[in-house]
Amino acid sequence: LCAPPAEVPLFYRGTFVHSTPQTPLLILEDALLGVNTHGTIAFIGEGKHVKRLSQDFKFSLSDVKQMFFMPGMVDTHIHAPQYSYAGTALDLPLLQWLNKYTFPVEAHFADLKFAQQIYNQVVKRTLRNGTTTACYFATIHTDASLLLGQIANDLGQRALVGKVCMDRNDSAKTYKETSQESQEETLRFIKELLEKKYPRVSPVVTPRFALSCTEPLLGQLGAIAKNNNIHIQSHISETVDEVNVVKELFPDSKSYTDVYNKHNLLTDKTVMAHGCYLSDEELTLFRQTGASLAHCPNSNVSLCSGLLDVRNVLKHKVKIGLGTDVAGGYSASILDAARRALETSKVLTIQNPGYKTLTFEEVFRLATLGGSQALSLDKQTGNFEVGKDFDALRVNVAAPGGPIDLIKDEHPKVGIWTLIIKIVNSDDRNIVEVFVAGKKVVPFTEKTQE
Ligand SMILES: Nc1nc2[nH]cnc2c(=O)[nH]1
Ligand SMILES: [Zn+2]
Repeated sequence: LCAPPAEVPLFYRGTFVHSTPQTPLLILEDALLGVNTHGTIAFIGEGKHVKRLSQDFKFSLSDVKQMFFMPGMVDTHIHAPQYSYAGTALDLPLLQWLNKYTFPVEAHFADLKFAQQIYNQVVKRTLRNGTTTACYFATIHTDASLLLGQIANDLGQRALVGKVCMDRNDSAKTYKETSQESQEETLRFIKELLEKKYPRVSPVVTPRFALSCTEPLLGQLGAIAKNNNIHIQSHISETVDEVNVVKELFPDSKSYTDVYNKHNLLTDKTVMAHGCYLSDEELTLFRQTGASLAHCPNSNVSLCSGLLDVRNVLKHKVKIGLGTDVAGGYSASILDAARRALETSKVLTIQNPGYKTLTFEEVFRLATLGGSQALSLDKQTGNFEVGKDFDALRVNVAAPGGPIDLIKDEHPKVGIWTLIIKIVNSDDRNIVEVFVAGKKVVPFTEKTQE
């Protein structure tokens, strides 16, 4: 490790914790991290170099006994409009839940004032919860979806935003679009969002799921994504009932995965939520196309959908991150998703004692680097590699009024380890600062406050 370059304007000093493709959890004790004026990481080295620099530069030496920096977390799958009823209405299985609760609520987002209020709240809440990157489903309404993009940009969150497409909608009484509207409005959405030139907010082609889309629309959306080289998101194999309906609707397709693949919807910029019931053959197709999975364990249990075998997904070398899937999942926190991912893995171990349970370290990586890989944003974010944007959380394990007590007199090595693992018990009170591309976005400023 060499001395830090003199021209770097801003340094942070303290304990840094992150993941690499090789190592699920790396702890850098007393490290120094330099951020350049564009918000990218210019340097990471040893904290002691600080003394050797004559120039006066800013750094914050966090109290290593109770604080550390970690990468910002990535929510690979969240429905922004459903934040309006998160924590309620979890008494029905998926397909009935969509008809009874979800579609009527999403229909309200034709009202831009309502959309503005809810979208402000969801972006602020997820930022406070440490989500520096979010991959959002909006609704079928183009203007409200554009508003979500604007709000994410204004509040400083990195985001993928999708106008939802669903031209097969007999069960939705008040929430409908025609095939032509779906296609034309997707094109308008992409064009108008790209014209805004937001630095960290991009459009994502969003067929709701195979059940909601006709084959011609799926084909058109695949072509639109290809022509514009943009991201794709949808749902796959979330419940047994859903998989059975897909078999009926698409009798010529070999599998659910084949339905999407036939329409060019599986690319290395595709993220599919759930995948609880994918076969090994389907996972191989994910691997071959570069498509990824969003593991949403809170939702999978809350809607009694299923249990994803993450170990098997990793074995197939399919990219995977965590998603909250609000409001199927009742929590808008990736820390919650991490806890639930551990829990689901332990349930699988209870069912099959030979099962290799996910470790804390592996789940930490899913919440950060894994999510960035799943969204093909790992050149920009996900860990503290030089050249990436500084997307980071300053965590104070013993934050005043927080949910955790630090137990004194631990062995020093065990101490730093327990400190970090305590994040499993923490919440937004422990996330004292949030940075996206070097800019502090939490606590909110006066401008972002109201
Ligand atoms: N969990 C979940 N699954 C879906 N499948 C299609 N739409 C949805 C949705 O809004 N939530
Ligand atoms: Zn979802």
